[in-house]
Amino acid sequence: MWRMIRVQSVTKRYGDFVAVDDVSFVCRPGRVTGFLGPNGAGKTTTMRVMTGLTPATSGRITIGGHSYRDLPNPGRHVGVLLDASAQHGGRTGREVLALGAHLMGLPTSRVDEMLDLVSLSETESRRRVRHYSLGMRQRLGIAHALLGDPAVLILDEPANGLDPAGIRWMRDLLTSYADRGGTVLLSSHLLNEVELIADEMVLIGRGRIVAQGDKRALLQGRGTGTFVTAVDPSAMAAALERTGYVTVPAGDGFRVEAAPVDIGRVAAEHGLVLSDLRPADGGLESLFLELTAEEQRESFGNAEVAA
Ligand SMILES: Nc1ncnc2c1ncn2[C@@H]1O[C@H](COP(=O)(O)OP(=O)(O)OP(=O)(O)O)[C@@H](O)[C@H]1O
Repeated sequence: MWRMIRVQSVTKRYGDFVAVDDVSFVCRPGRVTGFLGPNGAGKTTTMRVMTGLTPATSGRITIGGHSYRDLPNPGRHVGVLLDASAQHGGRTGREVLALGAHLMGLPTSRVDEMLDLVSLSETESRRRVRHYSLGMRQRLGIAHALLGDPAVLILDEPANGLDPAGIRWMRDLLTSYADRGGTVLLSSHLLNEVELIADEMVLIGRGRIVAQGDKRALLQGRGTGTFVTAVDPSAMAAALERTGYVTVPAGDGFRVEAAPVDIGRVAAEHGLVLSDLRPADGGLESLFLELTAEEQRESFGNAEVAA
């Protein structure tokens, strides 16, 4: 399948540090695949390997059976948005697209079509990119990725900086692109964004894939137990542990296999104040919160020091 992205056992090491650890997944035509993971999980690194910007330590990524670097005129096959801020700030948006069109051998009429598609006005297109808002840069980056009418799109955090209307616009754009048979891979560190846009999900944490598959199947996943946060979450978790429950850190609280009433009882016995108590919903959300728990715990620590 010439539109398929196939990631095969990719590992990327920086010295002793393993940024991407034996990662495998595929992105299929007609589907939007969301690549989801907390900051530093290895999403950008994987996408850089995918687009030939960084060599893998081992493993291979092919797009339609070829390495990106072996594609002739790659922009005609694969649209890439890796870092929307990387555009030359001194050029206008129109110049950025005109240069891209020239390099890909496309007519300049394509520039206006793309500006139109991403809703950058005539005036905005003549402004220098350094004066663009982040959202405008993302729109320009998406226009640039789509210039060559590629069959495959690889977008790193494309929703970054877009307002809710912008996110909805992007979702419609990518959905219709996939409906026409395109392959889309987009990364995000925000579950809600990916949940809205993707058909398939690949979850990565600390360089390893922790879950992947059809979004609906994953969201129906394994959500059990109760999600708990408290004014003093560590004390609350400790009290439950002493009562014989097992707690698993999740977001700014933890998940526990216990009924809300039993958690309430333990809180009352220990004079602790609960601030949130609800069914641990989608398996994906709890999995994602568990993945990100460490960073959140660090922010607790800081808050305690500050107080
Ligand atoms: N050139 C490099 N040298 C050393 N370490 C690197 C290099 N590039 C990335 N890393 C490390 O690899 C890990 C993965 O980074 P990466 O940018 O792929 O994460 P990410 O999932 O895209 O995160 P974010 O959501 O923050 O963009 C991080 O710990 C990062 O510090």
